[in-house]
Amino acid sequence: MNLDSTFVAFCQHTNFHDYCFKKWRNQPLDFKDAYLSISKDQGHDLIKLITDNRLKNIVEFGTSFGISTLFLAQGVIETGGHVITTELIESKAKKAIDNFERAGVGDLINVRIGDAMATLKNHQEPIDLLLLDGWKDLYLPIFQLLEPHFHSNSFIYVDNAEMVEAKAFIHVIRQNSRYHLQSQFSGKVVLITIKK
Ligand SMILES: C[S@@+](CC[C@H](N)C(=O)[O-])C[C@H]1O[C@@H](n2cnc3c(N)ncnc32)[C@H](O)[C@@H]1O
Repeated sequence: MNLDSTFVAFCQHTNFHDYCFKKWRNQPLDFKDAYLSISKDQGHDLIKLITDNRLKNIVEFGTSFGISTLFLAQGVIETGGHVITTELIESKAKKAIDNFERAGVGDLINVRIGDAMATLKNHQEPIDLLLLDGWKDLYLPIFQLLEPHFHSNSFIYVDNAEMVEAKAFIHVIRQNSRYHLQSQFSGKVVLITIKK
């Protein structure tokens, strides 16, 4: 029996389910060197979404090294907008900032280092596009935190929507008659819009 299966067995036989579940699952620091980025096709679709709908105010949860943010920036160059993005791991955020400067789009991107629940807590402006691409258990709390800033033409782009950790979030949003959900990229992405 390896350490992981011992730990799982321990969790199943104790009352510490919540603690165990969190501890057993992967944590952001386990991926401090991993890009985990959206695909090139997704990036091009995001640019098209931004330019076709003239989206200006973009918020991203989960910067990593900034691949998705660079696509978002390419979109807002055309619409005159800007991107706020947030990353928990400082070393990743710093590398992303470096990447943005080298790509010449640093002035279009505001990088907030820390837990998105804190860095986006005092968000003020309307959100035209929210990209959810951080840890899935925060999709719902972050959505709820930013929901007051959605408007009738807002888009919420949910990456990795097919992952088991995102299912509860998708289920909750699907129950809400205010929202329309469209599956893309064979279910990897769900695009949420506000029903008119
Ligand atoms: C899937 S990766 C993002 C990939 C990136 N959007 C791209 O396409 O290039 C998810 C990132 O979310 C970050 N993250 C996880 N929990 C976070 C939190 N609470 N606040 C901010 N960032 C978080 C992780 O450190 C990780 O770098």
